[in-house]
Amino acid sequence: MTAQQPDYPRGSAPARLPLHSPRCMGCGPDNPAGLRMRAFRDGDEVNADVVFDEHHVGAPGLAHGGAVAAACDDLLGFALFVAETAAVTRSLSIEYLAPVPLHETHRITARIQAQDARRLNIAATGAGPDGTVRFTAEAVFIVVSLQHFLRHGDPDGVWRLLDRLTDGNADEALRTAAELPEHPQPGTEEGGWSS
Ligand SMILES: CCCCC/C=C\C/C=C\C/C=C\C/C=C\CCCC(=O)SCCNC(=O)CCNC(=O)[C@H](O)C(C)(C)COP(=O)(O)OP(=O)(O)OC[C@H]1O[C@@H](n2cnc3c(N)ncnc32)[C@H](O)[C@@H]1OP(=O)(O)O
Repeated sequence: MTAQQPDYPRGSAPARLPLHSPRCMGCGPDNPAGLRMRAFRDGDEVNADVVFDEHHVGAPGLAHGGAVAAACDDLLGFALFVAETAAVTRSLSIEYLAPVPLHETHRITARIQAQDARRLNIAATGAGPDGTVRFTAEAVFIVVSLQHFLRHGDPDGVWRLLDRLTDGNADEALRTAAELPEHPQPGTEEGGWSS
């Protein structure tokens, strides 16, 4: 069985957020071993439902702690749409409060706690079907510019992501980014999505 996350099943009309990439382990629909999370923004919060399956086993019948951490990391990354800046995970800490059974829907909700210069503190909770919190996550993300992803990652993949985020204006966004430092200051023109 392959993880196929449900459409947004509860709550009020939140906005679906664009995926990181089609093969992203957290939110890519084209990664057969991925979590296939669909992330939504609801005010200052982001959330996604995740169902761990046979690809994510730790102890028999239970999700692997690394898979739980991956789900949290990916959703924490979606909180960057609230901060309106690009950033990467520098540290991630998970509290495993209760076992996480396979095939149950867990709602992960994340929110930015604080921002200080290039540091963003982002926290998440993961609740089982009855609303009981089974895991929590705390992370420090560090603001980077597009140059970070162009220099260290796959430039074609970055172009495709940008094209989706800018409604087909990736070339213009990348021309601008080429003139920017890799480590911009948040709150400046360089620190925002347009960088
Ligand atoms: C969400 C969509 C984004 C779309 C953006 C558009 C296009 C981008 C394209 C693709 C991206 C798509 C999706 C990605 C989004 C989410 C996926 C989930 C998240 C991840 O999966 S992401 C992968 C894992 N991640 C990494 O691959 C990072 C590897 N790493 C590095 O690349 C460097 O490590 C870096 C750049 C992080 C920093 O390096 P650096 O040299 O620039 O900075 P330095 O080390 O000096 O630290 C700077 C300041 O942070 C303070 N600081 C450091 N650590 C701290 C801590 N733990 N607590 C408190 N403060 C801390 C220092 O004290 C200093 O503070 P100060 O400036 O005040 O001195």
